[in-house]
Amino acid sequence: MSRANNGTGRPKPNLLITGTPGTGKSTTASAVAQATNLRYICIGDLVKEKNLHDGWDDKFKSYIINEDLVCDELEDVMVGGGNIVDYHGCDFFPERWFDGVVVLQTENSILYDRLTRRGYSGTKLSNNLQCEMYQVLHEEAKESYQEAIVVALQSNTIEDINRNVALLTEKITSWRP
Ligand SMILES: Nc1ncnc2c1ncn2[C@@H]1O[C@H](COP(=O)(O)OP(=O)(O)O)[C@@H](O)[C@H]1O
Repeated sequence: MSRANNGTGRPKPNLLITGTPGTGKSTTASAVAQATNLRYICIGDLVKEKNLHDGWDDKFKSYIINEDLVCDELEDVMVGGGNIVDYHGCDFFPERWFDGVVVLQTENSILYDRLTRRGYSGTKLSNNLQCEMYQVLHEEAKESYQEAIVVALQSNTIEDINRNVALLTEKITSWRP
């Protein structure tokens, strides 16, 4: 995590963990939040709990997120700092919110197994595998944030998770405003 984007006066950093569904965002983000005492925010859960959506998309079997409602809902808490945000998208958040952006990446055969275990099939499965194959989230992150604060981490194995959690925990605990 770089300080390039700092100067906001936040006492604690905000971190975004993004990546294709199944790459390990919630596993990693919740472990880092627990280790650092930061607040874990799963955008998918928040959208459901607070109805921050424009209905259900039957084709993709997911809620149609209302990005403006999500940003309004989170503005105050993000300005206060100390948040780890988990979402499979990153271009609609205000750039000023984040001090670090992590893109988790998983080999396609491993991701295929994880997503089929989760019950994904058909268009939803193939769209997500393509998303990972073409590194859509990494490109989106690099276009939306200063490259200095964007890091891509492999998330294929349990060892990867342990290493990623340790790395991010160290970055957060050594971060100074
Ligand atoms: N690096 C990894 N190694 C092994 N299993 C993983 C890894 N990352 C995630 N998983 C497993 O894959 C599934 C999806 O992980 P999850 O954290 O829910 O992903 P996401 O939040 O990105 O959709 C879970 O069962 C999780 O335990």
